[in-house]
Amino acid sequence: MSDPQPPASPANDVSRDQAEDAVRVLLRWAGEDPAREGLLDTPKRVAKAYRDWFSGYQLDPDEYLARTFKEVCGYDEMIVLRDIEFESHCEHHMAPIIGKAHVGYLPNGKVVGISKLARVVDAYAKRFQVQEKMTAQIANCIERALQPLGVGVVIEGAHECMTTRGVHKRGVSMITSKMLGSFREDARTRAEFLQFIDVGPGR
Ligand SMILES: Nc1nc2c(ncn2[C@@H]2O[C@H](COP(=O)(O)OP(=O)(O)OP(=O)(O)O)[C@@H](O)[C@H]2O)c(=O)[nH]1
Ligand SMILES: [Zn+2]
Repeated sequence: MSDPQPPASPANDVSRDQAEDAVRVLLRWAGEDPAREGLLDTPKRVAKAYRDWFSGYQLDPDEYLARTFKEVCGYDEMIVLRDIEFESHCEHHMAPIIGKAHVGYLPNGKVVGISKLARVVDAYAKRFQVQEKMTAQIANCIERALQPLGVGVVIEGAHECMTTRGVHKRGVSMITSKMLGSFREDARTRAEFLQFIDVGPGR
């Protein structure tokens, strides 16, 4: 099942000045004086940081997978990229989610350059996210582009909305997975993938 593609660049009628004004309002809401010398350039810096943290809205993940290689010496075994570090933000609190993604697929005649899988992870991570949604988006994107025999995506994320505020639980990892095709239907394929990525703090 493929999810509707979010637009590469959502309609955005907010000016840079308006964004900086919004930061000043939040500074005041926090109890600060935005006119204080140390904070004068902060709205500008935050607007610039947003362009970095949320650069995913300007990226089209499908484009990264458009260039495929048909012949890689007849390779038809599982390909896995594990420990892809990512930085994202939760859409509920706008707080960081820091973690690792593990991506695998069983090719069906088409493979991609491995860096492209990490680029797909980043293109979805650098948006406001829910971890379950991001996991499914990455898997669906790979399935759409490569039509492989199967895809597996496992994400481990630490949510700062749970560590620095709210319930204040440190060291908690959220683990999500999305398995498609043979990764979902064939227990041996799934087991091979899980063995390759060996998720968990013990490894
Ligand atoms: N399932 C899921 N939940 C998330 C994710 N990121 C944050 N959350 C949770 O979203 C929930 C939002 O709950 P609310 O009760 O609306 O917000 P809140 O009052 O700030 O909740 P607390 O965090 O418990 O203080 C919280 O339980 C968060 O832990 C995510 O990626 N997936
Ligand atoms: Zn949150």
